[in-house]
Amino acid sequence: MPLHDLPILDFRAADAPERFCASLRETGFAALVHTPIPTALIAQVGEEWLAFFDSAAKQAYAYDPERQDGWFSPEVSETAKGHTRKDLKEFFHLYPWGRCPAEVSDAARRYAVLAEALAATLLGWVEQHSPAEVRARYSEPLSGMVRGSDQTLLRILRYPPLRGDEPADALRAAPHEDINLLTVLPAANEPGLQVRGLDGRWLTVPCAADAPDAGLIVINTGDMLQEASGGHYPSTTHRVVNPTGEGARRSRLSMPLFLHPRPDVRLSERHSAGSYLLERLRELGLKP
Ligand SMILES: O=C(O)CCC(=O)C(=O)O
Ligand SMILES: [Fe+2]
Repeated sequence: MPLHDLPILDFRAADAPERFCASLRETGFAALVHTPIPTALIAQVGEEWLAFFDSAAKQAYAYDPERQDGWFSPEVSETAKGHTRKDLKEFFHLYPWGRCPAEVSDAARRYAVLAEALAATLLGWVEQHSPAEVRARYSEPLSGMVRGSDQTLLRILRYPPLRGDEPADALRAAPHEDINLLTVLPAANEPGLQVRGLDGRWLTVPCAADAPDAGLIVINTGDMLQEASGGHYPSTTHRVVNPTGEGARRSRLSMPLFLHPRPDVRLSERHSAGSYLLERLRELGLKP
């Protein structure tokens, strides 16, 4: 009996595109192994950034509210839409044009390039498996929406060990939906990620220990793809729950890449990608 609730799909299989899209349709999430992203690179990024978060050097990279790059301290963090408690996390937003700490190597940037290429391939799968009436809604091919975009970002996230004095209702990540088209998330080093299925039940998303050495990568649909597809691909609510026992003493590191279209892309009659993002960042308290 697996300890998680999602099928783990082999990226190399002939039926991977079809099964991948079916999984996105059913839960908003899909889990892939044996993608082109080297496991060793992911591990290297994890090690370097855990050390960075453990150091005082991060203080020099406080996030820029205008550009949205840099280090978001636990005090800034994020308050999920509709919630009042801040999440128990800190993170760094790495853009291709933004700041990258001198204390880490270029591994994260190399990883981001590969993750973006993977996301573009998967977006092609999503497009191929969209029924004609859904495809007709896309203002341009999905893969074209991200071409030349400078909005895609790598978020390197660290959930610190719990001290025991956290507010009772604070979570590592409160239930939320992602804003972007697709999110590429290499399986975290620790469990905790859950997604609310369409029937309302919380499902456990696999983590690295569920597929050792297979380079497990989790993908999920964001609100922009839900908007562009008229709901054909649902953007589902997910959260990161707090660990108990031994796990509470460990940090959890994860590094989602949020694939964003160019700001001028029309997602629907109501929204361009730019207007949509601005509205959502304001709701998160990250933009004045
Ligand atoms: O840390 C995780 O596993 C998920 C993070 C997440 O959902 C987010 O940052 O949007
Ligand atoms: Fe998320």
